[in-house]
Amino acid sequence: MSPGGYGAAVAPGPDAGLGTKFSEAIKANSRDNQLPSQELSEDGRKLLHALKEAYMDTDFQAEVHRLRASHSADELRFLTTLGPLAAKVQAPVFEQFGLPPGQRGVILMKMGVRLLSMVAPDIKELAGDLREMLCLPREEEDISSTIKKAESEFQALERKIASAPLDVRGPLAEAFLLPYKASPTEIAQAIPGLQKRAKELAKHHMARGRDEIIGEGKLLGFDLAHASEELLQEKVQDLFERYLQKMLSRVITPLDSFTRPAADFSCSWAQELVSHEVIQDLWGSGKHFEDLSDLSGVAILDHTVTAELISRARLELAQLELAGEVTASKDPCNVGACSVWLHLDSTEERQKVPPALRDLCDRLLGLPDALLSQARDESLQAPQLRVHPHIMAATYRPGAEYHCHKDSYSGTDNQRSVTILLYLNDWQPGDGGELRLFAPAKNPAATATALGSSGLLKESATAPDHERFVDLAPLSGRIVMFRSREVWHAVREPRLQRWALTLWVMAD
Ligand SMILES: O=C(O)CCC(=O)C(=O)O
Ligand SMILES: [Fe+2]
Repeated sequence: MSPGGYGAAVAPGPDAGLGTKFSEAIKANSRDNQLPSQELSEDGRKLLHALKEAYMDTDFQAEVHRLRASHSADELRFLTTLGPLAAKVQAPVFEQFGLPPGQRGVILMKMGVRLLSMVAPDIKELAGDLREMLCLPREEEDISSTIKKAESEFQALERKIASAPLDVRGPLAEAFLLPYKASPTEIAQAIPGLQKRAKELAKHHMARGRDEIIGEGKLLGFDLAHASEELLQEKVQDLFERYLQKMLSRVITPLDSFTRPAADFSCSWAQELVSHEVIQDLWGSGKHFEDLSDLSGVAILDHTVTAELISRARLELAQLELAGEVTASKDPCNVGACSVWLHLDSTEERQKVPPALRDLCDRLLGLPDALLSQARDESLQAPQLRVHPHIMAATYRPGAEYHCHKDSYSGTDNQRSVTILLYLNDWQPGDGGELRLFAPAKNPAATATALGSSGLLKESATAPDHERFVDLAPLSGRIVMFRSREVWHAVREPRLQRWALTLWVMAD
């Protein structure tokens, strides 16, 4: 132990009453510019060393780092939760050195340190070390600039919310229990409570019982059938948190900022493919499935590309897989599926996509414009499609499947409007991996608690009818298009590896 005995229990002793000494030194400095004494510097040094030792506690350090990581984007939240946590560790040290407890002690210490730094630069360094141990920048920002930063972040959020159309921000407001027409300020004020709201929603759903939560087309898959209550609560909460986050980013990310007009991707192959039947099946009165006449919004096209082009694309996909570029899905709803995103925005990005796949992607990217022009020719009301030129290549092996879901829940979580799939498999009966399309439930209120009918989206709640479905084989060259916000679907487990390309076409 060093001569000063820092860290030891020294009360009462030379270090007691630092609060009073700091106050007096601060007064003397502001009254007649008097600098603090060497003796006071020594006392301050001892205080900071004692705090350093206290902050080194491994549990405390772990907790501080956990807080920092979980509030990485929310400075204010981090600071307000850090305060009480640090206070616990500071309390015995403050008491030992005769500083007042809590926030008063912190302020006095900070003022004292600022004063002492004028005569002893090592004190400034020491204070910097301490701030680093609290995951704070070494130099303290003055409080008014922290407040200003928080205010301007709030105003930016408010502005973004205000520029979203009412039918986009209304559902977000309702998800936070505000009226549909709540003001952007009210919505912005509710956002910091996102985690709490997710917790409430999770509790509400948990109260309905496990059977309402776990199962085909429900919130969680069968793999969690035997999970503990705590784990289930955690998973459901996580699901709602992600869902609310998605809703928020949907509101604050204008569609135009990351998509391009469909016409930019026009291609003759697609124009030839999209017929009267296709457009009627997707958006009009066409019913593709005779025995499931209430399953609408689905169009199917077969033999759209040559087997040769598809086999080249499959080889390229196998190479991407070998190179480790095809990674596992993080979504608990499609366990085991793996995918790679093919980005086709810039010339640079396009060059990175292997040629056969690029050819297929360009064809798919031409479909939205073809759909729009056909709809125009038939004077059919169609959504204002926009293209985000990113295509997902996904593969399912035995053991992988995708539970019943919709690709967008009424457009509140993302802007997907039409899902376009192209299958790349030499499929034989018995190979599995079918795309299962469900008819809508006749009485939605009585059926599943899947996210779309969770109460978050009451105005457009639909549910799948698990008894009435059609299975589509993922045949080589088959294109399936469907309305992302309406069609409930699932991928059945395959017996052989199965590949598909997916383009999600966006609209507000
Ligand atoms: O690959 C399929 O058939 C459909 C996959 C799917 O539903 C999805 O990725 O959302
Ligand atoms: Fe899907």
